[in-house]
Amino acid sequence: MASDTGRRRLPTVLVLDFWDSYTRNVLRLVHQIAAGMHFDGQQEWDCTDWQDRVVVLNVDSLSWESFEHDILPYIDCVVLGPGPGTPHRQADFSWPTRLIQQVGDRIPIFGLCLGLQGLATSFGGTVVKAFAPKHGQISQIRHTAGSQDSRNLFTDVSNEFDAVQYNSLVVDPKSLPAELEAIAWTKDAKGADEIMALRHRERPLYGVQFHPESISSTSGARILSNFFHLALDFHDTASRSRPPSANLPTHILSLSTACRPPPTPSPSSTPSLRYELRTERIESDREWTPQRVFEELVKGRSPVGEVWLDSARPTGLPQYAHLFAPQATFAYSVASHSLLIRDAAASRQVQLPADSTFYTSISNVQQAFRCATRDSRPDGCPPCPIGFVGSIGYEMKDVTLPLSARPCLRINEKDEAQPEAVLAFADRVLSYAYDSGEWAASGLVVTGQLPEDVDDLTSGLGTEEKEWDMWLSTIRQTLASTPPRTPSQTPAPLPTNFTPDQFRSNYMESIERARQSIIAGNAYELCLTTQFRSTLPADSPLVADPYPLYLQLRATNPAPYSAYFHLPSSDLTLLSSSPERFIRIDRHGRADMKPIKGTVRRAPDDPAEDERRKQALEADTKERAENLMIVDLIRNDLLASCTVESVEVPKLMKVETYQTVHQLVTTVVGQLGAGVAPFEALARAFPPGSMTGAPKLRSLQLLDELERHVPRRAYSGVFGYLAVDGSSDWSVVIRTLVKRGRELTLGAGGAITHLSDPAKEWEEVLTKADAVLGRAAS
Ligand SMILES: C=C(O[C@@H]1C=C(C(=O)O)C=C[C@H]1O)C(=O)O
Ligand SMILES: NC(=O)CC[C@H](N)C(=O)O
Repeated sequence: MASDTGRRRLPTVLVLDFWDSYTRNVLRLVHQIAAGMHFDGQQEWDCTDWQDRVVVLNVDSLSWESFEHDILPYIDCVVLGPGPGTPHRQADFSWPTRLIQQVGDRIPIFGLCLGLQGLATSFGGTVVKAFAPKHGQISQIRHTAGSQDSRNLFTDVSNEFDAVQYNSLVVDPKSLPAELEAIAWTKDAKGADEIMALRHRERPLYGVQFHPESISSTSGARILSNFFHLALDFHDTASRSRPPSANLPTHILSLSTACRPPPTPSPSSTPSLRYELRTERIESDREWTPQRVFEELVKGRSPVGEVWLDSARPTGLPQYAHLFAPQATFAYSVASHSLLIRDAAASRQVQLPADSTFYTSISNVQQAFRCATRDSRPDGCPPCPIGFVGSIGYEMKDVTLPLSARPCLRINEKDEAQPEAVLAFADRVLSYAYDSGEWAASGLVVTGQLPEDVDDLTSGLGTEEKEWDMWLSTIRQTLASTPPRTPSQTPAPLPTNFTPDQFRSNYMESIERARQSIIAGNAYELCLTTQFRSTLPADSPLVADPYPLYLQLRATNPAPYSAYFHLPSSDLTLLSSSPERFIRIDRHGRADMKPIKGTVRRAPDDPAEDERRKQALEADTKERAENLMIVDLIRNDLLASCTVESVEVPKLMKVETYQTVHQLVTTVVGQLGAGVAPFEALARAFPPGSMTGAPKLRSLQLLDELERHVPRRAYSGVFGYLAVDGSSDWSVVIRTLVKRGRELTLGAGGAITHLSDPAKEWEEVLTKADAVLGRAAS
């Protein structure tokens, strides 16, 4: 089976995903193998077309019969992925028991975590609760390879190596069937051995209890490479003249849940240019602050609304303030699958076609704009949110992960008056660069004739030449003048009478239930949340104009994603002081995500104590485990949209300091694959993993119960922009007041693991709520 180079051709591999949030990370190991990274840069495989030799499929996308007939003939081996639950439960492990029992003598299988447990149960072994769950923890693994002459799963892996575990359950050693042999172990907390790897004594079946694909595991690529060798050794022995297998056929590759190159390049037609993106520098006296300009030129100017994407912390991210009065709003309701589009003059309801989603529809509009727009802005000009800006609520998970929706809610009970996503369209934006103090005006100017059959969703968008000129001259005049003497508007104190949906004792009970779910193996981490609510007095001027509340918030809790999003026509206001980036994608498809996990309150009056808390956070095992679980999940999410080789973690768990809290932050980057639109990438990663826990789908289902079916709405979703030029920047909606009518809500929560101390978790919720409400440490 060696190729001309003398190296073996990489086997064809099926990676089966059990709705886990780590499965696609196996592709990173294959990439490391392909790049020779695991062996001092020496290439030991012929990895030509390796991307056409590996496919990731979800277990529920296949039946046993379709697997046996349509897939099995083409593959050399199977990686059985990790997953929530237990292989004793058919709903969790599904048909792969048959795979192991019926064809395990013909096809090499490598089980990861749940996959290893499934190997054991398929031969009559028992999976039980571990002495203590280990999630996101690094364990020292010992193995037996040294005592064996022939190739083994651990050949060339040092005997004690570090690997990450995400399991609550283990194979009971007493139940280990005679066919299976334990080949690696770690110690549990009381010093007893736990089985960390197994192999079948005769068949080509192997498994590991740890996660070789985790960013913090060592030797992962080496172990997978060893399995590939073992798989080919098996086939070589079974059939000496077996030729190298062909690449996987397109009909299998096209089912992959990982990002793949598009099958055929899309035809390049020359679109007719109907719009122009323009940016003009505006000379100005430096006394014009974003607040002043907002109040003078944006606030109260349009019945549709007013938006201020603020960077209330100039040294943070992003470093621009953007101000605009939206031209129109797009409110999407899951129940009616329609968009309510409003502009200053009218509103209309657009039913979306059954074969499209909110995400594909908005994405298509963005792509259509991009094709029809001449970008005449100078090179290197800052990103500007000309396009869609708004809030995609947490319940939009029902669209991206339909299995997370409660069936009864899908049809009847959704509140149509509260759309799940609300986007404003910005056709003209004023931007302020904090570092240079410069102002710029940008616009989407209509330069060509719109065709008669103009798409319903784009009609009326963009600025006519005349309007653009008038707007520019108003801005120029205003910014050339001295700002008014009258003081800017003043902050109003935030209400103090917020009531939590769950009080301390109920919340602590929910935490305990979350811990029990984790201990039972159903999740690794759950981001449990609750909401605090306050009702403004009917006669309060803040009901119609909550702007003074925002001024207070930006003063007490400035944050990189601070924003004021006020859409009176849609009865929605977001007052955000979010520190967390969900995803930013530039015009060239470079994406970065910055999940936060790990939060401690600062000690504002005691610098030494403040520093101590910062260092304690960086070193805290529990917080690092929480962060790691989300980092691995985010890598997996990005691999749905990005090329395998591009997904990297340039910064792992660095402390960032905000006004009231220290946070542990990681950066994960990637490059969108050809043909993946930015909004599609957002959808594939939605909802943000830092607000769900892992594995994502199972967490969503469990959290719905734990949070008593109370919708999170805007909280836990994302807020940001999708510009017509394809650039976008979205924050996670946390530390954000959401106003509808007279009601203000504030969500807060935190990641629960089996190590959680309920009292401390409740304190963390209060820390986060207090960060917004400006309350001193309690
Ligand atoms: C749930 C919240 O925050 C999330 C949870 C964090 C944590 O567990 O440390 C940190 C940031 C967010 O991802 C919140 O602020 O309400
Ligand atoms: N990561 C996994 O596959 C976990 C397997 C199983 N759900 C456990 O908790 O042990």
